[in-house]
Amino acid sequence: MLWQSSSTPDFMDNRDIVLSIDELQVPRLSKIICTINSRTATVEEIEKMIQAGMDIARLNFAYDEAEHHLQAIANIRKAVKNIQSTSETHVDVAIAVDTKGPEIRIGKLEGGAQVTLIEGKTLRLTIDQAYINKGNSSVIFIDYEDILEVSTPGMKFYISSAILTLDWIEENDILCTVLQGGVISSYDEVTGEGIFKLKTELSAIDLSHIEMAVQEHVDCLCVTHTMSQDSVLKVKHLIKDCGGDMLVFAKIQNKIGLMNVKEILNVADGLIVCRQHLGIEFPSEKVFSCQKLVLARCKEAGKPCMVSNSTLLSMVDETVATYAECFDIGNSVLDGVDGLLLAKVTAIGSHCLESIKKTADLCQEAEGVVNHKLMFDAVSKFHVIDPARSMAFTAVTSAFKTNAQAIIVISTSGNTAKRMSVYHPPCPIVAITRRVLDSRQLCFYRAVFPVLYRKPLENDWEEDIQERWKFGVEYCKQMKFVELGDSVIVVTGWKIGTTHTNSMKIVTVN
Ligand SMILES: Nc1ncnc2c1ncn2[C@@H]1O[C@H](COP(=O)(O)OP(=O)(O)OP(=O)(O)O)[C@@H](O)[C@H]1O
Ligand SMILES: CC(=O)C(=O)O
Repeated sequence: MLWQSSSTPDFMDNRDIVLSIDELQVPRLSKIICTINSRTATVEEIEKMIQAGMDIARLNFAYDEAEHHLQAIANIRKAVKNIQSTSETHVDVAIAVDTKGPEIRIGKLEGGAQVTLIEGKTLRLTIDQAYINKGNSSVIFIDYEDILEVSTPGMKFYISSAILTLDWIEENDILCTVLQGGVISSYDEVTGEGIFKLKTELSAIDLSHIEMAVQEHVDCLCVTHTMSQDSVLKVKHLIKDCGGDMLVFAKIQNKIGLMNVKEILNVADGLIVCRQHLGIEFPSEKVFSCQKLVLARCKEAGKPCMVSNSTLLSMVDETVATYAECFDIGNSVLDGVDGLLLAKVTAIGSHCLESIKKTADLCQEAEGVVNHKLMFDAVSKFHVIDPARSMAFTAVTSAFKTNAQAIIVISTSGNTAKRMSVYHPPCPIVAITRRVLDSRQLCFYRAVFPVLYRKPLENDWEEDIQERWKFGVEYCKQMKFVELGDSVIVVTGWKIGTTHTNSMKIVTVN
């Protein structure tokens, strides 16, 4: 396929939109993060999720017990191994862990069942531990002692789709009227404007979860309700102290976090926009602007931006998505987001695999029409082209100019591939690395296809480079990224180790 001609003025490519995805023959470049239900996900189900398009498996530590998460991590690893052993090409899936953070949750509901809250009825929210495991439609435990201090009559609380209004406060309890009914489940989150005032961003539970994630060699930590640079730094120090090396993504989900987004980006590896929570703190008509603002800041900083919440929610129950949901994903990709995070629809939805496939198809459709060159020009303006960036910039520029169908990076750390991803190349970046962790972490970067190279280092560096580059071309053929006669950009280093990537070739596939 001919990538965007550099003179096309339109935002969209002039591709014939009646072409099907198969006819398009373009790989999906945006990433898909799927929430795994640690309690229930089997190896077989996870394998199917990977085959449907999951790039990153997310475990939300706000739910379930440590033993379930350990089992889920083992299951994900087993599923990846099974696929790797049967697939001709390398497949990698990263694991991300989401901290509980300063979230406020209800306790367990009686019998573990769901409860329907009926509009107009009274509901008692209590901090009395006696109710921790026996919530029902009239009294529910809430795990936040300071709730009584931050609450005032008239304040609204949101639990799943139910909305409550606070009437009065009594000793250990808050008496509410159900303004909007809804079904709630055990451990659902409770939100409300100003509710986090007295909360610290990282609890003792989070710290122990982070240690566990390091021990389990998890690839990325997502910091819930990040409000400051300090909390990201604290997490990074803790990871380092525990001997780990994880990416740290900050979740932007309240006003304070949004206000501090620039400073947070100075230290975080990427951001996740949590639209549902932003919709509690802002009127709903402002939430799309919040998403675009966070995305713009990420482009400026050259870091990935993922979008989360309310994505394909109707597919939790229905087999089809609404047109508005399809527009949402398509438009997010057109805007330049790096990935989509599916939560409820993959954690407890009835059509998990269909929802992943739908997301993958929507990403591919949007990538087929987006004007990559406009995006490249816009992003390039943000960055000073220092020596480290210039190789990435040059390779992506050459991919546009030569209509290359892939960029192959022979890499030690994967950093050059990460930098290339920022420039929004129109074609896949195949990153060949020997490092297992780097290979998995590259799953978070738009357009990057990490490929683990298992052969030991040749004595001769030049020979080793050639072997790896041939291996990369073979991978591109197997993945159908290229055909005979296509151009491929190959980027390599001139000597062993990191920071030496400085050579580029344009080769023809034969
Ligand atoms: N084991 C589970 N893991 C994750 N989500 C679960 C699980 N079981 C049920 N769910 C449901 O799936 C949805 C997942 O959404 P998500 O992971 O974004 O949770 P959340 O409560 O909104 O927290 P966060 O603020 O961390 O995003 C929740 O609404 C929850 O009801
Ligand atoms: C609950 C929600 O926002 C989601 O699953 O995306």
